[in-house]
Amino acid sequence: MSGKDRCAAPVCEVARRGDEASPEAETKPAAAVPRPLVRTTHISTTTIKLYRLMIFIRMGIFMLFFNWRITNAARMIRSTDGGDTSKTATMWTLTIAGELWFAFMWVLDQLPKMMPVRRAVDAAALDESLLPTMDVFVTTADPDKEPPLTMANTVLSILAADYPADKVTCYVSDDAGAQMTREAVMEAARFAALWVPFCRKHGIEVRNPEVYFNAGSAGGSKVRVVARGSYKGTAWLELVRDRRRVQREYEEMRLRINALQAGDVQRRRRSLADRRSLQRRGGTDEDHDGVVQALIGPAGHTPQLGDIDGNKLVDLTSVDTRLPALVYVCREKRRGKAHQRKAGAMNALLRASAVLSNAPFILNLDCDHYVNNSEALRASVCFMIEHAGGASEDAGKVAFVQFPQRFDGVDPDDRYANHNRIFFNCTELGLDGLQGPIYVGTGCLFRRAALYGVDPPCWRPLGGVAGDAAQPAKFGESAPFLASVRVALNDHPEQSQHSTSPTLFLHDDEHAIAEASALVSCSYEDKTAWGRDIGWIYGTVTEDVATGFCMHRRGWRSAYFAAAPDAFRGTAPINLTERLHQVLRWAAGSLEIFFSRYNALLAGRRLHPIQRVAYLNTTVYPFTSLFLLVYCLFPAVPLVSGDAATGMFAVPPTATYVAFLAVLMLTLAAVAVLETRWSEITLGEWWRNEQFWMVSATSAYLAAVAQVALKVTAGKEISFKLTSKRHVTTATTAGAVGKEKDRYAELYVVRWTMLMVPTSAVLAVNIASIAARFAGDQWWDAPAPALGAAFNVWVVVHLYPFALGLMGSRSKSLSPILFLLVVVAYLAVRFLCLVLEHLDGLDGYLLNVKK
Ligand SMILES: O=c1ccn([C@@H]2O[C@H](COP(=O)(O)OP(=O)(O)O[C@H]3O[C@H](CO)[C@@H](O)[C@H](O)[C@H]3O)[C@@H](O)[C@H]2O)c(=O)[nH]1
Ligand SMILES: [Mn+2]
Repeated sequence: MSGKDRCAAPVCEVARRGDEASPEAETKPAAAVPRPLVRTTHISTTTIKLYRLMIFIRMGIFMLFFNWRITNAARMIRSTDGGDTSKTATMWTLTIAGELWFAFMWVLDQLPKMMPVRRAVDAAALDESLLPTMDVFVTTADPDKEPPLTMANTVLSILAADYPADKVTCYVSDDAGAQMTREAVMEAARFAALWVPFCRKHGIEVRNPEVYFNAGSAGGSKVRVVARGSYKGTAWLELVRDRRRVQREYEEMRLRINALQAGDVQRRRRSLADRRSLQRRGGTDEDHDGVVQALIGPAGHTPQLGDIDGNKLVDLTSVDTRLPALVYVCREKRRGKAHQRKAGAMNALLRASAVLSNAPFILNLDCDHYVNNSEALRASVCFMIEHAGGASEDAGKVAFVQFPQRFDGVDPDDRYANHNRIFFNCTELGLDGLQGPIYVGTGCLFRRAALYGVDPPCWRPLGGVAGDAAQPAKFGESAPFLASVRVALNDHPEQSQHSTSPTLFLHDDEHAIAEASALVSCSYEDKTAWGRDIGWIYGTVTEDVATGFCMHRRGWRSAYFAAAPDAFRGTAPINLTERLHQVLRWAAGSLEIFFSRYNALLAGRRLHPIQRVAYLNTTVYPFTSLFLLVYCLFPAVPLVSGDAATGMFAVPPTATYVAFLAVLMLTLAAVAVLETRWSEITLGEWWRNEQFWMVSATSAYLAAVAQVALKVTAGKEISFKLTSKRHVTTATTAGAVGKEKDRYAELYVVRWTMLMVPTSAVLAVNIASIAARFAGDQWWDAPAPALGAAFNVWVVVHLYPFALGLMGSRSKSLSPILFLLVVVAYLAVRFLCLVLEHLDGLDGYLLNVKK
């Protein structure tokens, strides 16, 4: 089924990516006979050298600064007389501690970025017959927040991906146990029989039908419809005809799935009145039986050309019509029994798939993350297997290959930094140059053996067979499962032919399905090592970071590949409330890891030193909120006490201090500019990240610290609040303008949450402080008015996106409102000052009256 019979080779630039991405990178002389599958180039341009230098310079300046600051503070404290000494000492200690923390976090953040690499993959050099089998896991948990149509499209994009049909098995995990989800997967399975051959016949790109059919419409993501120029003869006309027919079929499927959803809402409304009907439906999302059902059986090994009668819609006589296998899995859940959220679902899939297909590699996708580049599966495998001796140097050591998360439907300004450019375009590239990127939950190919908690080959005792590890005490009692584990651990997919052996057990249908069902029961993991040393890790809502960490700690490495076009794409929350809750979950999960046995400081020697720094960084960053909040609320002190001399800049800044501040700011800017240069992101994107850092640090991070404090002290568990996924493309017939408006409607919805309180307070205090500086003349007598005002402005510009968020749709006509607000704030403060000024007089007046 490979590229042979495709009329056009439309989009995959995987092979060419490296050359165009880093023109300045050193080009090594062409290797001898076997073409390497993956080429790794250290980005070593002048920019990156300057960048590294600048980081060291700034670290040096920090040292000088703190040296000066501490000696200075000591002198001040000594020179303070009497009872004030302890007050002065406390103030100085707190200030310097805060500054030290900020500097420390900056260093933790920058260190892992200093040795970035880029990867280029030559998927064409891959020997077709050596392609290993692959299991794809898709998780969905709530049909309301995660539309079944989105999930169905993801499944279709996987089934249609460019990979031998007999070597892929797709598993859909339905954590809600919803009839509707199951039926939606069935609909997808039915439509796949037409969609997949259609994609193969015409080399369709993107293979997510919803995205493909809406590619031309307004605001659609940058999807390229196959260009006419690449077609010879009649194929183009045929595509147009086929496309129309397939689209009609798709529309029908879409309507059916949406009808399912509408019907379900009604059913549930009724069932609220009648509890028994709820039970008849097979339980609730927190309490239901386990189900494993093969919806599409395994494909044969020989291509099956379509026949003319078989499908009257499209002529498939020249196309292989085989489909990858598709399995619906719903693990058993019982009330009062911890289900361990996504990690629990993934582990259930890991076991069920072991007795059904037992592929050596597992691709993990969230239900909204579809395959955007049909070559993505092939490309990811290139990092894992060795190829005729000419492999990527450490293919055997790679536990997982992470792809960046890219999103559709984010507003053009990316107001809430959904794209996370710094993380995906800088940090992960840098980590790839060390021990490998951090696992971020989706778009990641795993080595099954690594998930079973064994050491990488290079750390195994000589001659030691990893297969010994398959003990019932760790893996549970199922004999067929243990047998499959032994196979997985002894198999060396990167070296031998074994890996190409297709599904192991799937042909023995009924028996295998029964066994798989037993493996997804909720008591299977009792008294085993699941979630602790095996599989996805429990005990944190960011199971991804912890799971990747466990592998790095054992000495595995990982790889990062930013394919072009993007390998996978998903949706992101563009509503402020939704986004803050997502950031809160990440921050809380990170702190959970910090306070667990997965703390990076406790890891052994196999963890790369800078990798340790990176993990430390990803697990302590929420603490920043404590310092930041104090700093940002400081301007309130003089406002409340009416005493300008108690403010943050109470001590007149010396020339040295101002000079230090200036140099620190300048070097910060220099590092930022150099960083955006080598990573090819824009300064605007960098700035968005900065802004959103302050927004989340004053809101979500703070809440995370509180949640984790409650967990550590009172054992209160942290919940996994699912992120809502919207339909990215809306196939309405409205005009382009109307569509544009609808598309980002979510952005302007204001839903108040407690998380917004501290940030609002910070914003109000700093605006008021600015206004006060203009209003009351006495404020200018404060020791450092200009510095204070600059600080206020600095805070306010950071919180600008947050202010927009609070204003909802009014933010579209913002400037007049903002102006009005400033005027109102000014008048309010002016009035307050007036009242305060005359209070003394008033007191006297009142006294006189009394007399
Ligand atoms: O009990 C649960 C909860 C979640 N999920 C699935 O987990 C995925 C991630 O949920 P989402 O709300 O989309 O999380 P994001 O905010 O997008 O999450 C990022 O960060 C999470 C960790 O906090 C990772 O689990 C995700 O994979 C990663 O995309 C979805 O497919 C869910 O269906 C389950 O299967 N069972
Ligand atoms: Mn998501």
